Amino acid sequence: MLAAAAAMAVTVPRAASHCFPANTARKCRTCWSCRAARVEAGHSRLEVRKVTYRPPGTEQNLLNEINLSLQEKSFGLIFGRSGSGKTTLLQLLAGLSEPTSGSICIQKYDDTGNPIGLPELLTSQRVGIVFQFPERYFLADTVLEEVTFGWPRQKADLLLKEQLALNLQNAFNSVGLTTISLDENPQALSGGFKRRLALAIQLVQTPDLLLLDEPLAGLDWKARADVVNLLKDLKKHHTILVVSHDLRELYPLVDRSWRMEMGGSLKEEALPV
Ligand SMILES: Nc1ncnc2c1ncn2[C@@H]1O[C@H](COP(=O)(O)OP(=O)(O)OP(=O)(O)O)[C@@H](O)[C@H]1O
Repeated sequence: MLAAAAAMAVTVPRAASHCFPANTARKCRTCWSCRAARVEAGHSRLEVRKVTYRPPGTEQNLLNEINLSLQEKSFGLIFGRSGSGKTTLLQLLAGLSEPTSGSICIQKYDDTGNPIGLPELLTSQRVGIVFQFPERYFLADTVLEEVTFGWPRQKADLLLKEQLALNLQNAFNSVGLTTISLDENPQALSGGFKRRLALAIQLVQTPDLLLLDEPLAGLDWKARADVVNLLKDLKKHHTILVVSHDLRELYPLVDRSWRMEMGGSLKEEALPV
């Protein structure tokens, strides 16, 4: 899990996933302007449909017929007891493991609420995930190296690199990291700024869905308030799904919430705060 988290934090989209296939909008998903142009009338939703998960070689389901629907540019929160399966669900959404049955997709709807076309499978390239304590997986000596760690090195990828550099500027702007030097050691940043950096690393890839596992864990009160304010800003432009025990602090941001029951079933429920 630690290795997967480190790898995930620096993954760049494969060239093949840079553009949509010919039968879709044929727009680049890496570039912020193309993504903005993709937003048409109506809206799209993340839809988890009857997802069950049983780890290979085991006898017991960790997740049972999970259903969840989250509109774009909204903030969803999953809460529940330790060991109920919240992180397992995030891992499925991030494409780190495959559901045993059911599907995870993005469905577009028109203004009257009717689905437009077929649902698109949510691939891992469309998801950014920030694991619990992301700063533990920082690998590089400078902020710049940390962000560009997984970027393509070949000349042929020059265009992609240029696009990523532009995205980097946008990502740093959106998480308020413009005041730090790119030469700074990531480990020397404050707790709140480390979390900002972890978010920026994911935002560079312009994900359709941002998953956060316990984003406030381990931070002091000032950094927690800082991250809550940042998430409030980010939800204006991003679809965010969070797993957390910090219900009171995140409550003002939450559009929809679900309780994960022990045994891996999910039900929509208002936050108990
Ligand atoms: N590959 C696996 N094989 C068997 N059991 C697993 C596997 N992965 C996770 N589990 C078990 O599944 C249960 C759910 O774990 P998970 O980490 O998803 O819970 P959680 O709700 O996120 O807990 P926490 O709030 O403590 O992070 C736990 O009992 C865990 O030990």
